Amino acid sequence: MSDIKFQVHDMDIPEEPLALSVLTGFLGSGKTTLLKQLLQHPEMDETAVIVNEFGEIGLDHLLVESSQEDIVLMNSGCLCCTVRGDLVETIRKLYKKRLIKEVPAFKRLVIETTGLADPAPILQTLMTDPFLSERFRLDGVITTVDAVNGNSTLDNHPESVKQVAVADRLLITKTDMTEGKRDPDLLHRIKTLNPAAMIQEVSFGNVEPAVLFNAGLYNPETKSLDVQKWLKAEAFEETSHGHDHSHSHSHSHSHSHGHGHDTNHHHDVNRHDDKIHAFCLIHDRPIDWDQMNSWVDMLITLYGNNILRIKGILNIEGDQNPVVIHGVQHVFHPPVMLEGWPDEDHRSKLVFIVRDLKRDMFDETFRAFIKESADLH
Ligand SMILES: Nc1nc2c(ncn2[C@@H]2O[C@H](COP(=O)(O)OP(=O)(O)OP(=O)(O)O)[C@@H](O)[C@H]2O)c(=O)[nH]1
Repeated sequence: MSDIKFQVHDMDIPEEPLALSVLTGFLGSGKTTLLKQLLQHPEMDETAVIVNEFGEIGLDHLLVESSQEDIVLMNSGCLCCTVRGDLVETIRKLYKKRLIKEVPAFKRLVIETTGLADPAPILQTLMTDPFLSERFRLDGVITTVDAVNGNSTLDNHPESVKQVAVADRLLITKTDMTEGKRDPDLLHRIKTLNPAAMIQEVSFGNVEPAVLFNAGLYNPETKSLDVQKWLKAEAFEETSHGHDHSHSHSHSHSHSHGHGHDTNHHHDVNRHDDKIHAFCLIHDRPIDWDQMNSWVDMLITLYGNNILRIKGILNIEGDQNPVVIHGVQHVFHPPVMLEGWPDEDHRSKLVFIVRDLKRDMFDETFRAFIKESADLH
């Protein structure tokens, strides 16, 4: 065992888990430009950033108070750190340095992925690592999409489609370059891939940090769980009937089909985003917890690789208060029991973003696993 050099009273132990945001987006889509701009804001002064290749980040003019190994402290107060090898190891090391006050007590960590990264395994790792999942809470995924090249990138690179699909915040970058001739398909396309993410246009990374952060279930300002803002089930209800042509109409529902129907949509079956479906399942009656667990277990065992995100609020039989669930691929956060329902709508709602899976399979297996489920919408 290593020497214990520090006593507990020498340590700065955070009172609550630190916010963690993942910044992703295809090669050249403007992640570094955004980061560079963001780090100029005073609100970012308790932020640590981990980037893949530090050499790329042109932060020189913001630099440098001190530099130790691969960690750089900028005079704005932010920390920048390179990943040399394992991401989890880098985060652990940074956290430990914070603990023993070798680096300032940052409250937020932003990880910039490489442009080619598939973000789902990264999220999965961050959620499953026992050390990290206790000490950090995943605040959200920020994805940059290039206003000029975005469409062709989505056509040609499946990982860029995934980057859009798992985002909580989507930034359409380089809008200064479109000269008023915006590609009308791009916005529609990313909204269809990910109906709930907030979308904002930016040029040269010019955006307020507040727009990008606090995207998670926990709202640090109110110190409460803001499930409606996080789930945004209504966004899925609006779009899912419009674009999911595989959707079976065998069960009745009362939603309007008038809005969101997809007249502009490309019908090239080879498009990667045609493989991605976003939809919301709604169930009117309380659900048996064990049956729900078996259904989710079955889904993640058989189809985990293709389940990019599940979020849900559940009305569980025998519980007055709702339970919130959140999963990425094979991994689920521990369910959270809320202190009450956010409004008078006490139906269970589950939103899914999936790849190569049909909504019908979810409808049918839900019926098979959950008794009395004829009123699934
Ligand atoms: N005109 C214009 N150029 C931009 C904008 N954002 C980024 N760029 C340029 O686009 C190029 C790529 O931007 P980066 O910020 O390096 O993109 P990145 O996503 O970090 O790229 P990788 O690290 O290669 O994945 C650079 O030359 C930037 O100067 C913008 O809003 N407008």
